[in-house]
Amino acid sequence: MKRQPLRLAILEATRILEDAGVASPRADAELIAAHVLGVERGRLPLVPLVDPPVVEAIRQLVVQRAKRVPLQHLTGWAAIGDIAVDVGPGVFVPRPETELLVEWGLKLLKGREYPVVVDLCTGSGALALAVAHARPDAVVYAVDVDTNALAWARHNADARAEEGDTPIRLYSGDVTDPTVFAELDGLVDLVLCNPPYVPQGTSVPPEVADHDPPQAVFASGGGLDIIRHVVSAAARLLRPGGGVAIEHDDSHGRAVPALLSARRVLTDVESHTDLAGRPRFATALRAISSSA
Ligand SMILES: C[S@@+](CC[C@H](N)C(=O)[O-])C[C@H]1O[C@@H](n2cnc3c(N)ncnc32)[C@H](O)[C@@H]1O
Repeated sequence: MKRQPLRLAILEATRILEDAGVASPRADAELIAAHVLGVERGRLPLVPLVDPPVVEAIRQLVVQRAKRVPLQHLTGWAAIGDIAVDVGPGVFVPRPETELLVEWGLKLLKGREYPVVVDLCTGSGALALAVAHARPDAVVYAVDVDTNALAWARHNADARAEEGDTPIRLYSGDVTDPTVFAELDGLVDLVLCNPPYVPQGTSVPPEVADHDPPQAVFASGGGLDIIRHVVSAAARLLRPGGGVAIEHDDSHGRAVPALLSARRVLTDVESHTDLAGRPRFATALRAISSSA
């Protein structure tokens, strides 16, 4: 069996993915090759030649990716902050831009000991687990309404706990329920939420349309209905000086800050952009003054 240059296998994979309309063909080809070889992407140049079974394994995954199966369903994991969570059919794949909420939240928590953190709409558990990893002293609560998502979150939470992270407290619940986490009212330092927010009827790429659960992606009310409830929950849950970060559609760069500003107890409302410069999440703090 003749060994082949990995470079050529990656070039062929890139061409196939480009023809299939994949957004980042070269990156995906390299990530697939790295996954098959069990190395980090940056170390691929150290692997000049590969055996034919490796080339075949890469090709098979490339065929799947060309059918627009998400890369993370093929590799089985997605990165969030300093950890990875397992993902697959039945759960939303965490996106790189959502890390920005974690970064904002961790900055807010600096200097606070034993903070209480709530992840509303947790999906795979990504945000909750990334915070629990970075802040072992935090008490992290997470909730989702979907049993499939919760099964993935439970699996990921168990895996992170086995790695030594502080276990998170995972619940089945509906964020539109005005009593969700009512026992934490006024006690929470940080609320993070990446809710379903894409306006119904919006056209989305096949990776999303065919593989992300619809209830994780789309929301009624032009995409704002769940967010309205999350704003109410945050206003109720946060302790004075606590903060909330809510991810939103890039068309909601004004609407979500306006929803936050409409709450008397929330101040310092800010709009934040993602890595591509699009409005992506909004934050607010719970007023410290008792007269607010
Ligand atoms: C966009 S996904 C985000 C998942 C995860 N936070 C992330 O960033 O990867 C939205 C999640 O919200 C959940 N969800 C939708 N409606 C909900 C509701 N009313 N109450 C609680 N969770 C809900 C979905 O099941 C899905 O897991």
